[in-house]
Amino acid sequence: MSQTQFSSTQTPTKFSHQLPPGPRGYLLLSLPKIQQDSLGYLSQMWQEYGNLVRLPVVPSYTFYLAAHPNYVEHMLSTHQERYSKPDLFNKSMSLMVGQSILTSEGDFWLKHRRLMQPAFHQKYLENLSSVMVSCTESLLEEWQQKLDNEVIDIVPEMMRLTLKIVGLALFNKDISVESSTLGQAFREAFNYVSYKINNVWTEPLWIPTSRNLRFRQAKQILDRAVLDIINSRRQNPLETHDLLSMLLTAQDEVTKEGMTDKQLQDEVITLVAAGHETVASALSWTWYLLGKHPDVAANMQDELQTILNGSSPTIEKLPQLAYTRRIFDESMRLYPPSWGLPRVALEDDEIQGYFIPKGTIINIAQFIIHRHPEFWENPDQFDPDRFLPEKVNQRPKFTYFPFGAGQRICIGKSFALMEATIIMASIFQRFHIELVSHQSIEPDATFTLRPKYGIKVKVRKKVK
Ligand code: HEM
Repeated sequence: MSQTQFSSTQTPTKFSHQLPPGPRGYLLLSLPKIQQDSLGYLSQMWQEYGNLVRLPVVPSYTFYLAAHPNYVEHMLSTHQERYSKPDLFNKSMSLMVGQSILTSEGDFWLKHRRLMQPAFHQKYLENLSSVMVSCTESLLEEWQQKLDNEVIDIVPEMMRLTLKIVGLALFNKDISVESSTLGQAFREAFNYVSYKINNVWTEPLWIPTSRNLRFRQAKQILDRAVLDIINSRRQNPLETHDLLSMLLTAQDEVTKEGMTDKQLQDEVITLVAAGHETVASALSWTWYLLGKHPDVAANMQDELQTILNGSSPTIEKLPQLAYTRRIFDESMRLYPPSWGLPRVALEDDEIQGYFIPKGTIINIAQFIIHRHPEFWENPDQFDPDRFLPEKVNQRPKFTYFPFGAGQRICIGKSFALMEATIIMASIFQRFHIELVSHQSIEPDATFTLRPKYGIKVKVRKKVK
């Protein structure tokens, strides 16, 4: 699958009109089968046709698969103004989160990105590290009381933990407890949006199916509860350093305008949605990989012993947990939570001699690029040392992009990396996480790349 010369900086004056290769005929009738195993299908297409594949669904709807770092650079960085997120993504997602930084484009997006960026600055995030440590420690207390030596599914445990952290970090409320109606509403709404994104044809929301009714009720609860939090915070500003307090006072540098309550509501819901399932999926895969690779787990244990020696991770110590961090990086290479980034071409374009007509939907296939044999030796092998600085410097920049790239790069990247390192270090110092043998582990490409049947582990307290 060799690549011909590619220049991403040239602006094409005349398009070649040569379409990329791909299967003959339309995919319409095969869609249900493809949706059952989209990763398998896309990987097969890439193997058969190469790094850019044309997949016509119906005459007016064509889909491209892009699986090379040069395409990432072109679409997400050097020519990002020619691409946006497609309607299918923005509309489905906005059913839950409204018009927000995640689902908007153009001036609205830029204004909100500028308003929100300071809240994610390292110096403010550092205040949140103690929340992350104490949430993880209270989970471990629970494990010790109720689950020591028990077999559990680690995926919902990680979801619960990251939901708790994001709720406390954002607005100082624990929404992870079973009794939290807000937490339940989030889960309901989230499942609905995943269903919408993963199915091209679904019943419109106005039809009163039980799925639609459940979603509408959940959305009402979400909106009401988040608005109540905003109102009460406006009336009694707290001396807290949570993200909401930053967003409430954020002002545009030029116009001095802030966000309306409705906009704040949408952004808060967005941050909970974007900020917990991603981290939880990545951590779940990390426990799986550590369970499969005792040698790596032993190295991690040594690092934690040397740097932390049983104490809780602190913000000052995090940079020294370099091996732990490399494990997380490598885990997101093999199992990237955002497995394929969706884009639509806003104008006719050309990449590597291939024509991309305006309106084409493109899946930038992170999960294929992260294992592309041109850039990764033994790509399926788990090896955290691929992320030693000298090795990272040898690879082209866009071979690894778990947080996206360009102007839409994840705003929560530093939050997520800090959170993951703290959780990994805190859990691993106190508990053995042993994989249960003979279980079927399969990635499921829904909203994030989740383990389809969960990951069963036995949690066992470490003896000091
Ligand atoms: C391991 C964890 C995470 C991963 C892998 C991840 C991945 C991503 C990716 C790939 C994008 C870009 C999507 C695109 O360009 O189509 C993105 C955007 C975004 N992420 Fe994350 N994310 C993570 C954690 C978080 C956290 C913790 C938060 C917030 C607390 C967050 C909030 C957002 C938001 C608001 C956007 C939209 C940014 C914009 O369009 O300007 N993410 N994320």
